[in-house]
Amino acid sequence: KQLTIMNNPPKVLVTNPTVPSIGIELLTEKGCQVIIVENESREEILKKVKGVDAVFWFSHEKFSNDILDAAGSQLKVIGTMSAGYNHFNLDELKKRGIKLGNTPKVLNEAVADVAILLSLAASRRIQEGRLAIENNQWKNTDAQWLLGTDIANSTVGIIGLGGIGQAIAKRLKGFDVKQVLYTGHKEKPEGEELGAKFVSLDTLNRESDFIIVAVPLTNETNGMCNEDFFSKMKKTAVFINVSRGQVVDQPALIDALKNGTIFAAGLDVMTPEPLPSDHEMLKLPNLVVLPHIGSATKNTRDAMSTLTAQNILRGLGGEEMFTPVV
Ligand SMILES: O=C(O)[C@H](O)CO
Repeated sequence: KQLTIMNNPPKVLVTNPTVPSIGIELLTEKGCQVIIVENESREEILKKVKGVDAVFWFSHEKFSNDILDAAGSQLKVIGTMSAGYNHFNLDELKKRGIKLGNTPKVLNEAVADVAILLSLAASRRIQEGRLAIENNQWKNTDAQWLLGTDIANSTVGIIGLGGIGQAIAKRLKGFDVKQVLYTGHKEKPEGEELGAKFVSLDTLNRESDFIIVAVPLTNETNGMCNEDFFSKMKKTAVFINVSRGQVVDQPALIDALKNGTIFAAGLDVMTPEPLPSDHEMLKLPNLVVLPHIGSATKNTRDAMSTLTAQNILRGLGGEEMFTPVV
């Protein structure tokens, strides 16, 4: 259905000045008037959103109703430069007839790389080793010092075999793992192609040497990795999260790491983000933390910016977005 554009040229608000220029240039080339939020403040967004036809969103902040109200009823298109869309209220967007597009697929490889990076870093005790150097505790005459666990011949369990989960499974082939397990709503043909075995969460939990979480944040996955979850893992197992911090009951993970319920963990996502520099998680020797850099490569962020702009242009033109959410 053709959308009625109120403004000519259509106005697009870009909520962050650091968005790669390739997407912004595409919008301008195609005749949009781009308005950029310079300091990312809520006040500036609320002020500048008034009267725009589309919003290009790059922020982990909630996209709340006050932004929709401030924009006005002509706002019909939103592109979020992220694969995750848990910061949107989809029912509200549907009610107001607003289309939302996200950027899945283009970041699968980059995020999968970080999942592997964290798996190796946590199992090989990178954080503990680094701290030992800094504290003059390098025990190079101790043959038992800093012994890690092997990824070769291990069982790796992937929770969520979507695009990112599949890219992780593909990479694992290069590490000579014994077996890849996965769980999710249903068995997937891609699982068979990748040689991954569909199992229940409980089986995955008990049998895996590495557990990698790659699910979107939903009501169902919120707090899924809790005390019960960690208690079922092997004591020697490694836990990795590249999805959203809220999927993990973080105090339960901290306890599991402190008590030796599990061997180690690696997180690209956590609560809150940014993590305060004095947070207790940064003091745990068996935890590797990254500042949510899963999709942070030059090529990936350029691709995300381009896809967001393309979705917005298609939305403004009344066409189906390349990667629509609603
Ligand atoms: O959802 C995503 O795209 C990543 O977490 C980066 O925001």
